[in-house]
Amino acid sequence: MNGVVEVVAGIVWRDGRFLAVERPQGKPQAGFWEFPGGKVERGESLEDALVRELREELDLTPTDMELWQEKRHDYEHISVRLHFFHVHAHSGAVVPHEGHAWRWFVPGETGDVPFLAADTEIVDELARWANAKRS
Ligand SMILES: Nc1nc2c([nH]c(=O)n2[C@@H]2O[C@H](COP(=O)(O)OP(=O)(O)OP(=O)(O)O)[C@@H](O)[C@H]2O)c(=O)[nH]1
Repeated sequence: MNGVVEVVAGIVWRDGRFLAVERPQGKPQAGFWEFPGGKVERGESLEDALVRELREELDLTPTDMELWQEKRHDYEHISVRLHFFHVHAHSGAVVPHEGHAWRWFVPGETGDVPFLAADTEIVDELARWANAKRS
């Protein structure tokens, strides 16, 4: 194991829904859903990494982003420190350059879609937060 890998993940919002993507075949944990993002490159800021990853993956450019939560997670094959951002605004429409399936989810209505282990808590938190806002 080579230490902890820094990863950015964007919770992209549109009309009260958030975007999630399915990890494509050929990647570790293929078939699990996650927030778009990826590994931070050497010398890169978190914001720059997020903008680069969202452009590469989906052709989206975040224009208003806010760091929300950071958490460490140890998988069998990798340890990651995840930096979750809320992306309140973006330009572009989704074009999945890397073969991702993608969906906009209403918080609390993700059904039995399997999210990565580190993300399930986040998905639950978004549901609680949306519930609290409604009541
Ligand atoms: N992109 C992303 N990765 C996540 C999330 N949650 C989570 O645990 N991860 C983990 O963080 C790591 C990110 O790696 P990645 O494979 O997406 O990154 P990448 O595209 O830059 O990598 P690569 O070029 O080596 O394939 C994976 O081990 C993944 O399991 C998430 O919400 N989004």
